Amino acid sequence: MSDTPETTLMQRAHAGRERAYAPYSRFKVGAALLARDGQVFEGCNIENGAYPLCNCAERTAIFSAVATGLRRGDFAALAVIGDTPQPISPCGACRQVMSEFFDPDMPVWLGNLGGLLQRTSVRELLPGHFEMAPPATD
Ligand SMILES: O=c1ccn([C@H]2C[C@H](O)[C@@H](CO)O2)c(=O)[nH]1
Ligand SMILES: [Zn+2]
Repeated sequence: MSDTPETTLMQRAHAGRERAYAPYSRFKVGAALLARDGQVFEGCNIENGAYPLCNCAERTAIFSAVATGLRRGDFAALAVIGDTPQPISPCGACRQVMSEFFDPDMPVWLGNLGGLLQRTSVRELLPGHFEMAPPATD
């Protein structure tokens, strides 16, 4: 891999994927969320014997960052990686969660183990996303 900001972030997503807990699907996914202050939050999917409780890598990374106090406007880029023929495509739940915290044009990098890399954004991933518009103080 060449050394660009997005490939560096994708390498962090790959590192996150190593920690996936996916004994049911055996489908490991990793994510890495770059904050504007330079922090990187790695995520992995975390499954559960009660299948609907499985949490995707993307939401693990976002929730980890939010749990440390980061909010909308604090994020710079997300990378996601999975073992898919094409760059991995986030599920609908993750697209909605991304839309809560990411600026519509923030880069979302989707990749696969073969090195394919695709740039997208919340604007492209979820047009017409649901929005409550919470008060700025929240
Ligand atoms: O973008 C995706 C797609 C799927 N998964 C997880 C959920 C589940 O644990 C497994 C199979 O769907 O992969 C993610 O983490 N991210
Ligand atoms: Zn998801």
